Amino acid sequence: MTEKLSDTARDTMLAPLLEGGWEMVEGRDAITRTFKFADFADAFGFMARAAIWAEKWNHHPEWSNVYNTVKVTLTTHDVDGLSALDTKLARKMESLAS
Ligand SMILES: C[C@H](O)[C@H](O)[C@H]1CNC2=NC(N)=NC(=O)C2=N1
Repeated sequence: MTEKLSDTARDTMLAPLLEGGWEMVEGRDAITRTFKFADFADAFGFMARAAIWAEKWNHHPEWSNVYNTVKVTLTTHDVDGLSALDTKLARKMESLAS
């Protein structure tokens, strides 16, 4: 069962992401990050790899792509806020983009 992140989990799981380049979305319990790549092929390759994990975990990003840029927003629609699935997918995206 997915639950909203507790205050403790926000300290342990969310804070490192916010220190590492993710930001809270104004007015929403959601995080966002813009990833830049060398070109469209790299950006789309990242999206393809991330999509496989998103589908495996049944947890899907809100995202957009323009050429070499992918803007990602993560939140859990089922709980109307951030859950551990968002921090898990954010960490996966970090490793896929690096
Ligand atoms: C029915 C299905 O399990 C749900 O709609 C899943 C699909 N992907 C999802 N993705 C995200 N980001 N949040 C959700 O709550 C969510 N729920």
